[in-house]
Amino acid sequence: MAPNNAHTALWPAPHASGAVDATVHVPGSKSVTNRALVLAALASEPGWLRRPLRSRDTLLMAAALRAMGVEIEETVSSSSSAAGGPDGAGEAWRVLPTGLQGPATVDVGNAGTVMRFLPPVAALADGPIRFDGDPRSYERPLNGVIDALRVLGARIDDDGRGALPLTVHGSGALDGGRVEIDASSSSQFVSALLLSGPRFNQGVEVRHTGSTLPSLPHIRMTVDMLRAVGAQVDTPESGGEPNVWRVTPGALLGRDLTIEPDLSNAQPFLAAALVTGGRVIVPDWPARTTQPGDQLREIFTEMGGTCELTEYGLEFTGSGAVHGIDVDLGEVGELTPGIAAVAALADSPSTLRGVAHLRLHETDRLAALTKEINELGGDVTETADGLHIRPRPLHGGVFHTYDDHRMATAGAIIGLAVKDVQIENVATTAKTLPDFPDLWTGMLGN
Ligand SMILES: O=C(O)C1=C[C@@H](OP(=O)(O)O)[C@@H](O)[C@H](O)C1
Ligand SMILES: C=C(OP(=O)(O)O)C(=O)O
Repeated sequence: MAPNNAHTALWPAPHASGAVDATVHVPGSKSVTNRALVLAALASEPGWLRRPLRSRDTLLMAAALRAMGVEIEETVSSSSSAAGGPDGAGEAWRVLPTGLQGPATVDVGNAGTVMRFLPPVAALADGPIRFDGDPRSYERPLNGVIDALRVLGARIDDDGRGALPLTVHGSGALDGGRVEIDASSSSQFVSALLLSGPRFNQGVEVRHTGSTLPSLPHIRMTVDMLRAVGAQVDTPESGGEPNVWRVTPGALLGRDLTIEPDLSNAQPFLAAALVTGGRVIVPDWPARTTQPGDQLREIFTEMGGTCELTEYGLEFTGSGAVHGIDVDLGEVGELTPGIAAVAALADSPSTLRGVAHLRLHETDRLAALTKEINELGGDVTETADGLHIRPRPLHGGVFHTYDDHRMATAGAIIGLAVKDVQIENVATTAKTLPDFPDLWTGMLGN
């Protein structure tokens, strides 16, 4: 496949000839890897990331931190506890934090974690840090981070739209303090300010003022990972005020962290078990996690499967029947494309609610899912905050992906049950799961 044809290239989505029965080693979590990189870069001593995800989003994060002076060494781990899966396990990144400095240029690609988590880090650097990215990154909301950083003492040049491109003129330190933000368009605004908060002179108090707040598990992930490196964080859940988070200033420890598998990227494989009435085992599924993908155990059980979590991992089994679901996905928005794909193959209608903010994700996911499923013969309508999906017999055709990794994996799920589905630009899965096509055909025994 010539690289300049990658966007228009069509990948024949494999059709399942029977029930799948496979063990799938799912690479590391994007959200955990990128938080771990940021926290390691802000720490006062070296740290380790073992089995990090290596995908476009995490390599962009690593490259951006390196551009600001952080050393990230590729190492082969000697720790037997980190050895295991066949996906490069045992390899690690050793992060050596240094004085952050500009001038530097950061390419955010279309990574929400990079475009939101790094401007606060840049405010702590000494020198100008320029941020740019894919065309879509100019459209994704960043105003919550930009406005808040200005209130906290940063100097930022942008074009006044509250979005990329922009330059943060770091002065080596930031006052910090109290700030109000409306994070209804992205939880990443809150996570971004909290992650760098311990390094602000006064720490940070973030008060969310909007009416809704998506992706709460991702904010819990931020808080958990901050606490694990020694930060003191007060949260609504620890007895604080609703919608207020406080981070006390202080040094961060270096951590030796083995990254969990990405449970949102496990979704298409579990969906394969569900829609084919088969069985998929995902090794190393954590017993306790803040990843939103853990909610798939409940959601896909309601849609017709059963699961068992053992010390080895998660075993998920389809019953042969796939049911519709009425569910609020506000906490787990990134699971919506995969759930919509399964819902289009179900024996009853579904209503997916609480995900209006998906219109500002990698693409407008509500519009994209509606159009692409309907073009295969489906009956999906957009609502103010989600989708109504009435299953109908589907036919083959091209499933467009709009540079959205989760559109590509959603199309692949449909292709298991519907012959002659072709996924346009399956290579877009490289954002978080470069191995997707191989893992998918491997799961099917091809
Ligand atoms: O903090 C994170 O790692 C993420 C938070 C969520 O963002 P939104 O709150 O913008 O949906 C999620 O959708 C994204 O995939 C990853
Ligand atoms: C919304 C997503 O990504 P991002 O981190 O770019 O917001 C996603 O991965 O589904």
